[in-house]
Amino acid sequence: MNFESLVLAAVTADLTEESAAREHADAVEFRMDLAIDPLTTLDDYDGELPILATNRTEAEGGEAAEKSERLDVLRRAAEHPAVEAIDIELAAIAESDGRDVVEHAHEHDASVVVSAHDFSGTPSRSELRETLSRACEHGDVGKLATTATSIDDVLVLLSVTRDLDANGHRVATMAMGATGRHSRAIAPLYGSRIAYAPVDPNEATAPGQYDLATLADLLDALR
Ligand SMILES: O=C1C[C@@](O)(C(=O)O)C[C@@H](O)[C@@H]1O
Repeated sequence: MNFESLVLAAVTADLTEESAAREHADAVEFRMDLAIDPLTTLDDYDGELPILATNRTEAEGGEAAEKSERLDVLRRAAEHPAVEAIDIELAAIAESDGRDVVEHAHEHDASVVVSAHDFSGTPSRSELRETLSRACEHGDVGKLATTATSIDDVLVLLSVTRDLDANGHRVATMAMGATGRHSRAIAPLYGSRIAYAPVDPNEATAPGQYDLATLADLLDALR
Protein backbone atom coordinates (compact mmCIF):
# COMPACT_ATOMS: atom_id res chain seq x y z
CA MET A 1 0.00 0.00 0.00
CA ASN A 2 1.82 3.10 -1.15
CA PHE A 3 -1.06 5.59 -0.85
CA GLU A 4 -0.26 7.11 -4.23
CA SER A 5 -3.99 7.29 -4.72
CA LEU A 6 -6.95 7.14 -2.37
CA VAL A 7 -7.32 4.03 -0.21
CA LEU A 8 -10.83 3.31 1.01
CA ALA A 9 -10.27 1.38 4.23
CA ALA A 10 -13.06 -0.77 5.63
CA VAL A 11 -12.70 -0.76 9.37
CA THR A 12 -13.25 -3.86 11.47
CA ALA A 13 -12.10 -5.74 14.54
CA ASP A 14 -13.27 -8.97 12.92
CA LEU A 15 -11.21 -10.00 9.90
CA THR A 16 -13.79 -12.64 8.88
CA GLU A 17 -15.85 -9.64 7.69
CA GLU A 18 -13.33 -8.96 4.93
CA SER A 19 -15.40 -10.70 2.25
CA ALA A 20 -18.27 -8.29 2.98
CA ALA A 21 -15.91 -5.34 2.43
CA ARG A 22 -14.30 -6.54 -0.78
CA GLU A 23 -16.89 -5.09 -3.12
CA HIS A 24 -16.24 -1.53 -1.97
CA ALA A 25 -12.93 -1.28 -0.14
CA ASP A 26 -9.28 -1.17 -1.19
CA ALA A 27 -8.01 -2.33 2.21
CA VAL A 28 -9.13 -3.44 5.64
CA GLU A 29 -8.19 -1.41 8.68
CA PHE A 30 -7.81 -4.07 11.36
CA ARG A 31 -8.53 -2.45 14.72
CA MET A 32 -6.39 -4.74 16.82
CA ASP A 33 -7.26 -2.81 19.97
CA LEU A 34 -10.90 -3.85 19.57
CA ALA A 35 -10.17 -7.52 18.78
CA ILE A 36 -10.01 -10.27 21.39
CA ASP A 37 -6.92 -12.10 20.19
CA PRO A 38 -5.52 -9.88 17.43
CA LEU A 39 -2.34 -11.77 16.54
CA THR A 40 -4.13 -15.12 16.24
CA THR A 41 -6.86 -13.43 14.20
CA LEU A 42 -4.16 -12.10 11.90
CA ASP A 43 -2.52 -15.52 11.56
CA ASP A 44 -5.88 -16.99 10.55
CA TYR A 45 -6.50 -14.31 7.92
CA ASP A 46 -7.03 -15.66 4.43
CA GLY A 47 -8.78 -12.70 2.84
CA GLU A 48 -7.82 -10.81 -0.32
CA LEU A 49 -7.68 -7.21 0.82
CA PRO A 50 -4.41 -5.89 2.22
CA ILE A 51 -4.44 -4.93 5.87
CA LEU A 52 -3.71 -1.63 7.57
CA ALA A 53 -3.07 -2.63 11.19
CA THR A 54 -4.00 -0.21 13.97
CA ASN A 55 -3.67 -0.73 17.72
CA ARG A 56 -5.20 2.49 18.95
CA THR A 57 -4.60 3.86 22.45
CA GLU A 58 -7.38 4.94 24.78
CA ALA A 59 -6.07 8.50 24.63
CA GLU A 60 -6.76 8.60 20.88
CA GLY A 61 -10.14 6.92 20.80
CA GLY A 62 -9.14 3.25 20.98
CA GLU A 63 -9.07 0.58 23.64
CA ALA A 64 -5.42 -0.42 23.87
CA ALA A 65 -3.79 0.30 27.19
CA GLU A 66 -0.64 2.37 26.77
CA LYS A 67 1.88 -0.30 27.68
CA SER A 68 4.93 -1.52 25.83
CA GLU A 69 2.96 -4.65 24.92
CA ARG A 70 0.72 -2.52 22.68
CA LEU A 71 3.63 -1.52 20.47
CA ASP A 72 4.95 -5.10 20.47
CA VAL A 73 1.65 -6.29 19.06
CA LEU A 74 1.84 -3.63 16.34
CA ARG A 75 5.42 -4.58 15.63
CA ARG A 76 4.50 -8.25 15.23
CA ALA A 77 1.58 -7.31 13.00
CA ALA A 78 3.98 -5.48 10.65
CA GLU A 79 5.79 -8.80 10.07
CA HIS A 80 2.66 -10.43 8.70
CA PRO A 81 2.62 -10.67 4.87
CA ALA A 82 -0.98 -9.43 4.57
CA VAL A 83 -0.17 -6.32 6.59
CA GLU A 84 0.91 -3.74 4.04
CA ALA A 85 0.67 -0.79 6.40
CA ILE A 86 0.49 0.02 10.08
CA ASP A 87 -0.89 3.06 11.88
CA ILE A 88 0.98 4.49 14.83
CA GLU A 89 0.14 7.62 16.81
CA LEU A 90 2.39 10.66 16.51
CA ALA A 91 2.38 10.73 20.32
CA ALA A 92 4.06 7.30 20.35
CA ILE A 93 6.76 8.52 17.98
CA ALA A 94 7.98 10.92 20.65
CA GLU A 95 9.35 7.81 22.42
CA SER A 96 12.13 5.73 20.93
CA ASP A 97 9.93 2.58 21.16
CA GLY A 98 7.54 4.17 18.69
CA ARG A 99 10.30 5.11 16.29
CA ASP A 100 11.59 1.52 16.47
CA VAL A 101 8.18 0.26 15.37
CA VAL A 102 8.30 2.57 12.34
CA GLU A 103 11.73 1.26 11.41
CA HIS A 104 10.67 -2.34 11.95
CA ALA A 105 7.60 -1.87 9.74
CA HIS A 106 9.73 -0.43 6.94
CA GLU A 107 12.15 -3.35 7.23
CA HIS A 108 9.16 -5.59 6.60
CA ASP A 109 7.96 -3.54 3.63
CA ALA A 110 4.97 -2.16 5.46
CA SER A 111 4.09 1.50 5.02
CA VAL A 112 3.51 3.64 8.07
CA VAL A 113 0.62 5.98 8.76
CA VAL A 114 1.47 8.36 11.59
CA SER A 115 -1.73 9.65 13.12
CA ALA A 116 -3.12 12.23 15.52
CA HIS A 117 -6.71 12.56 16.76
CA ASP A 118 -8.52 15.38 18.48
CA PHE A 119 -11.90 14.42 19.88
CA SER A 120 -12.62 17.81 21.40
CA GLY A 121 -12.21 20.25 18.54
CA THR A 122 -10.17 21.56 15.63
CA PRO A 123 -7.03 23.47 16.59
CA SER A 124 -5.86 26.61 14.80
CA ARG A 125 -4.58 26.49 11.27
CA SER A 126 -0.96 26.81 12.38
CA GLU A 127 -1.33 23.98 14.90
CA LEU A 128 -2.99 21.73 12.33
CA ARG A 129 -0.18 22.42 9.92
CA GLU A 130 2.44 21.78 12.56
CA THR A 131 0.92 18.48 13.70
CA LEU A 132 0.33 17.17 10.20
CA SER A 133 3.80 18.18 9.04
CA ARG A 134 5.38 16.36 12.00
CA ALA A 135 3.30 13.27 11.25
CA CYS A 136 4.51 13.41 7.62
CA GLU A 137 8.12 13.63 8.77
CA HIS A 138 7.86 10.25 10.47
CA GLY A 139 5.36 8.38 8.32
CA ASP A 140 4.72 7.58 4.70
CA VAL A 141 1.36 9.21 5.36
CA GLY A 142 0.58 11.81 8.03
CA LYS A 143 -2.98 11.51 9.28
CA LEU A 144 -5.05 13.97 11.25
CA ALA A 145 -8.62 13.50 12.50
CA THR A 146 -10.13 16.44 14.35
CA THR A 147 -13.63 17.21 15.58
CA ALA A 148 -15.54 19.89 13.71
CA THR A 149 -17.90 22.05 15.71
CA SER A 150 -18.52 24.43 12.79
CA ILE A 151 -18.11 24.20 9.03
CA ASP A 152 -15.23 26.66 9.33
CA ASP A 153 -13.33 23.90 11.12
CA VAL A 154 -13.82 21.71 8.08
CA LEU A 155 -12.67 24.48 5.78
CA VAL A 156 -9.43 25.02 7.65
CA LEU A 157 -8.70 21.28 7.78
CA LEU A 158 -9.33 20.96 4.04
CA SER A 159 -7.14 23.96 3.36
CA VAL A 160 -4.23 22.49 5.35
CA THR A 161 -4.78 19.17 3.57
CA ARG A 162 -4.54 20.87 0.20
CA ASP A 163 -1.51 22.85 1.28
CA LEU A 164 0.52 19.85 2.39
CA ASP A 165 -0.56 17.74 -0.57
CA ALA A 166 0.45 20.52 -2.95
CA ASN A 167 3.84 20.54 -1.23
CA GLY A 168 4.36 16.86 -2.00
CA HIS A 169 3.32 15.33 1.33
CA ARG A 170 1.02 12.35 1.65
CA VAL A 171 -1.73 13.16 4.09
CA ALA A 172 -5.02 11.72 5.28
CA THR A 173 -7.54 13.96 7.00
CA MET A 174 -11.10 13.85 8.20
CA ALA A 175 -13.30 16.00 10.42
CA MET A 176 -15.14 13.83 12.92
CA GLY A 177 -18.69 14.40 14.11
CA ALA A 178 -21.92 15.32 12.36
CA THR A 179 -20.76 18.79 11.28
CA GLY A 180 -17.64 17.46 9.64
CA ARG A 181 -19.15 14.33 8.18
CA HIS A 182 -19.11 15.54 4.57
CA SER A 183 -15.32 15.92 4.83
CA ARG A 184 -15.09 12.12 4.69
CA ALA A 185 -16.32 12.28 1.11
CA ILE A 186 -14.67 15.48 -0.06
CA ALA A 187 -11.26 15.54 1.71
CA PRO A 188 -9.88 13.15 -0.96
CA LEU A 189 -10.55 15.90 -3.53
CA TYR A 190 -8.13 18.08 -1.56
CA GLY A 191 -5.45 15.43 -1.28
CA SER A 192 -6.48 13.10 1.53
CA ARG A 193 -5.25 9.57 0.77
CA ILE A 194 -7.32 7.47 3.17
CA ALA A 195 -11.06 7.33 3.79
CA TYR A 196 -12.48 5.12 6.55
CA ALA A 197 -15.84 3.43 6.95
CA PRO A 198 -16.93 0.54 9.15
CA VAL A 199 -17.75 -2.80 7.52
CA ASP A 200 -20.63 -3.14 9.95
CA PRO A 201 -22.58 0.14 10.11
CA ASN A 202 -23.41 -0.61 13.75
CA GLU A 203 -19.72 -0.71 14.66
CA ALA A 204 -18.53 2.79 13.77
CA THR A 205 -15.06 3.48 15.12
CA ALA A 206 -15.32 7.27 15.03
CA PRO A 207 -18.08 9.89 15.19
CA GLY A 208 -19.70 10.76 11.85
CA GLN A 209 -18.54 7.78 9.80
CA TYR A 210 -20.74 6.81 6.83
CA ASP A 211 -21.38 3.15 6.22
CA LEU A 212 -19.02 1.59 3.70
CA ALA A 213 -21.42 1.35 0.74
CA THR A 214 -22.53 4.97 1.19
CA LEU A 215 -18.99 6.32 1.41
CA ALA A 216 -17.93 4.25 -1.61
CA ASP A 217 -20.86 5.68 -3.60
CA LEU A 218 -20.13 9.25 -2.52
CA LEU A 219 -16.45 8.91 -3.41
CA ASP A 220 -17.33 7.43 -6.79
CA ALA A 221 -19.81 10.17 -7.54
CA LEU A 222 -17.30 12.89 -6.68
CA ARG A 223 -14.29 11.38 -8.38
O1 LIG B 1 -7.85 7.03 12.78
C1 LIG B 1 -8.75 6.55 12.15
C2 LIG B 1 -9.74 7.38 11.50
C3 LIG B 1 -11.03 7.22 12.21
O2 LIG B 1 -10.86 7.77 13.50
C4 LIG B 1 -12.13 8.02 11.51
O3 LIG B 1 -12.39 9.15 11.93
O4 LIG B 1 -12.73 7.49 10.56
C5 LIG B 1 -11.41 5.76 12.26
C6 LIG B 1 -10.34 4.90 12.88
O5 LIG B 1 -10.70 3.53 12.81
C7 LIG B 1 -9.05 5.12 12.20
O6 LIG B 1 -8.03 4.42 12.88
